[in-house]
Amino acid sequence: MSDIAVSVEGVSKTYGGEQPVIALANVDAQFLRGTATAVMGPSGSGKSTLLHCAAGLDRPTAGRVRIGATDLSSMSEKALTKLRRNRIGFVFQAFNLVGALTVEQNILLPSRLSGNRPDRAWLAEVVDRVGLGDRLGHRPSELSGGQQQRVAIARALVTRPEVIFCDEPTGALDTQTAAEVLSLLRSVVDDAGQTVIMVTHDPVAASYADRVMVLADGRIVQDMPQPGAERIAEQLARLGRRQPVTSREG
Ligand SMILES: Nc1ncnc2c1ncn2[C@@H]1O[C@H](COP(=O)(O)OP(=O)(O)OP(=O)(O)O)[C@@H](O)[C@H]1O
Repeated sequence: MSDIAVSVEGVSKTYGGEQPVIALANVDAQFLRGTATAVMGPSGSGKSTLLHCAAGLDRPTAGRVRIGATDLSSMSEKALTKLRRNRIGFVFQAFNLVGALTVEQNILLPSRLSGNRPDRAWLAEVVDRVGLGDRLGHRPSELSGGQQQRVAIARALVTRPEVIFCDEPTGALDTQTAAEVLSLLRSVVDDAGQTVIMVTHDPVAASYADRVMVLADGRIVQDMPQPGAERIAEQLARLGRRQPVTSREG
């Protein structure tokens, strides 16, 4: 198996309409297995678009995305759905849990949808890892925000995905709870060798990653290995100051 979990090659995304918006402009990025990458940048810089294209939720206008050796460009919608179910995990800011289901049923939902028998031993390990052993029969509304996000992480892990894509995973959490969720994601990378790609606005959240990629106007403008939160904040502030000039040039 190659060391590259996700490869984005010359990816552009233009949203149509009378005044087309170039959300991504010829982006090249490779994400190594067993690493966490934070994707940052000002609002509208293309972070979610990059995440959605890399995860096969959206199709690029040009270029190619590969998950492992699999090229997504020529896949049918049905095949893409199957690939997302079997090989990719998602964690969103809004948790996206099903309120009528228990914690255990929520965690097992992706396996049920793929028609796979749940692997009980692996479920027990995942539940143990996220610290939810005594909450399996509860409904999401009976849990705190941090606990709900841990359910979402367990749900993402249970199918043993190759990559976990996170969109603002700590956006709805207080600082302490966010730190717990980020430590959990970190341990998923360090202990289980998973690959995490996370969009975040928060320099502290990004400092948990091995690498911070910064987008501006649909392009990667910074690619920093293990910067601390201070350096990240500094670079973002610099970008904020530079922005009016960039858009004039663009
Ligand atoms: N469905 C769409 N139709 C038209 N334009 C879109 C669509 N989705 C995104 N865009 C535009 O593409 C650009 C990139 O959007 P994207 O959501 O990827 O940015 P972002 O960096 O994730 O922003 P934020 O931090 O605010 O979530 C923006 O200019 C946005 O307005």
